[in-house]
Amino acid sequence: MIVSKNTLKTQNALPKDIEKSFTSLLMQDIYHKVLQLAKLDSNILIIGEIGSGKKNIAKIIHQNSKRSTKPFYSFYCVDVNEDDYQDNFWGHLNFEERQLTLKYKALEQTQGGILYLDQFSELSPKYMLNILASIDKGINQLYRLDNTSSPRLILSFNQESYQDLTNSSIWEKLLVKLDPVVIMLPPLRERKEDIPILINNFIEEFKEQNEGYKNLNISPQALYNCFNYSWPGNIRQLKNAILQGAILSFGETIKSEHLPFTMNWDLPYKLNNNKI
Ligand SMILES: Nc1ncnc2c1ncn2[C@@H]1O[C@H](COP(=O)(O)OP(=O)(O)OP(=O)(O)O)[C@@H](O)[C@H]1O
Repeated sequence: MIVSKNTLKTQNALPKDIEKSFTSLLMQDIYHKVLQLAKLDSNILIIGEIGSGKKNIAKIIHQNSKRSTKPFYSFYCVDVNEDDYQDNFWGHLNFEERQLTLKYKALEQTQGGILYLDQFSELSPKYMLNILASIDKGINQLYRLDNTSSPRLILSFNQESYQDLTNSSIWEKLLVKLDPVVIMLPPLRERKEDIPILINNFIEEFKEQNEGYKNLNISPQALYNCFNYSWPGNIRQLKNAILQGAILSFGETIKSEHLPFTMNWDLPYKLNNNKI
């Protein structure tokens, strides 16, 4: 099953904390579906651009699942070499200071909770196949604990790598072995209605964290600039831009000049000014 705007139907009200994160119907609909999925125990693939909130969705699934009292363990799949893979994913017996110690594996640390394979699409095909083969053998056998420790898997995929992966033979294997539900997360530029509410939430968050930011706000022009920017780094980039604005405005009114200069490149007024 693929969750996207086309597969969604009208649902009941969302929990308040989620409702106040988004105004776009697109995201509200996706969250309705995500909350339903959380209650099932299927494996999940979350596909989206960098910084678009994949991990945030995975945590919401965890919080609303029957595994919520067990750990949410995240394994970062970028730049994983043989040693990282052995030590941090599977773990092994280790001889340290004359003692044989057990290095805990990602799987054991998950303890039957949710194992989030962060940016799984960046993992070397060799390790991807190794994980899939292990699932084939029966994931329980990977445990030193008992078979109630099987994790629910949530895999995140970067949009670009995902497109490459769909053309490879691994993709078929992955679908067959994991039988996952796929969540397609839209980039921020396709749900611009969410930008003002996200900015507002970030400002409130920074106000709470810093006593000196009691008066923090954003000017209409800066808000307009944010609304018109394409945000290739999505929510993370937006958050960082507002943080920079908060710092450069000394916790007062964030103006356009306080936002990262790179944003100016695709602002309409800048392009017009550059015309001769
Ligand atoms: N709904 C939201 N409201 C507020 N902040 C959010 C929301 N979703 C994500 N964020 C923030 O945006 C940043 C990026 O989110 P997250 O790590 O979930 O994205 P990602 O898609 O998993 O990133 P990556 O592609 O790097 O793995 C984090 O700082 C996170 O706290």
